[in-house]
Amino acid sequence: MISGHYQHRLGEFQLDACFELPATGITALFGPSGCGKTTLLRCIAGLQQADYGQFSLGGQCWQDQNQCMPSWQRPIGYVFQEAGLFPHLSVAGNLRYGYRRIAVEERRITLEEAVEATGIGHLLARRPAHLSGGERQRVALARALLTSPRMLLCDEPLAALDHQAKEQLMGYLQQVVDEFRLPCLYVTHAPHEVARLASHLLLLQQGRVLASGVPAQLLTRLDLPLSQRHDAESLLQGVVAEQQAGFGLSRVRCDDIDLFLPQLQHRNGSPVRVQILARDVSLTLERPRDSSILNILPCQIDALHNNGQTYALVRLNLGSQQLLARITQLSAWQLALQPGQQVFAQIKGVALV
Ligand SMILES: Nc1ncnc2c1ncn2[C@@H]1O[C@H](COP(=O)(O)OP(=O)(O)OP(=O)(O)O)[C@@H](O)[C@H]1O
Repeated sequence: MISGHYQHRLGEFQLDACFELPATGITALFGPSGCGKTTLLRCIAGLQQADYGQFSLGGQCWQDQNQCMPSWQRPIGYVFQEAGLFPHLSVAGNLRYGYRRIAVEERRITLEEAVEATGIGHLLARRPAHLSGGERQRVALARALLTSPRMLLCDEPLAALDHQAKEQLMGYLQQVVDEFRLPCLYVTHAPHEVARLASHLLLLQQGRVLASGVPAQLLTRLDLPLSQRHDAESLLQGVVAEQQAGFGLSRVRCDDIDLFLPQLQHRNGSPVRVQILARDVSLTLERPRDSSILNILPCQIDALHNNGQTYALVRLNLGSQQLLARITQLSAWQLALQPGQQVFAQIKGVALV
């Protein structure tokens, strides 16, 4: 378990964040610009001296009223938006620079393991100026691993990268977290990164923790600002059940419901996470016939939220999972939608994350 509480005033801004997080997987720190994500990360790293601070990881106290471990002693690997590599050293030189500073008996991840896990073996002789942005971030990740950390802190590590490099780095980060069993706190603005990476979500607002929990549950909570966004989404857990190569489709089983997706590379039986935008879900009272939409799912209305403007949000029970639909208020009124009612969700777009 990771637990902490930080209070700190910066000008007009007051951080007062108290949290308990799992000490495994990736926890996304998510919230609007200026809500205190970076400040909280800096407090945890010991880079910001908080007015009040308490932090422990796996029962080991880093900071409380009586003690405060200096930042250089905290076993963390930090990956920032910019890689911050030494320009005059090769990639290998950059990696060795930090590695040598870790006492031999404290080294838990070898140079070879870090290079392998981040796929940078072919880049070792190059200078940072001769790397792409994504490659530089992979070197920064390897360098962070070589400090043999107990936890990774990532502050928008993908912000400066293009789409392809983002996808690639997310793959490496997930692999590193799994392989070395490193908990990771990951600051992001991007819902797609939350959907793709996070096993836990800490929502911040104006310096405070608004909610903490499993992403699939928080994303569909109608009382949280996530569901009010234009890109509100649901995440479903499924298993690849069948490849329909002739049609270029894969069938994914979510509880006892089938979803069809553009053909996946995954083997049958692989667990997958499926992302569905609320605005891509429409509702009907009868099962539509002769529709071109492939994914038409029977569900039950769990809750409705009407914000008094154009759209209504409808949370649907789909087996043990939940799906969000954003429809117009007029449609909700015309169909007389009520909690408990059986409806059919027509899903226009389904993406794998
Ligand atoms: N040195 C400072 N003096 C005064 N206010 C500061 C200082 N540093 C940060 N702040 C304020 O503290 C608040 C939190 O900043 P922080 O960078 O932690 O937010 P954030 O959620 O990471 O934002 P973003 O997503 O835009 O990076 C902001 O309102 C910011 O203006």
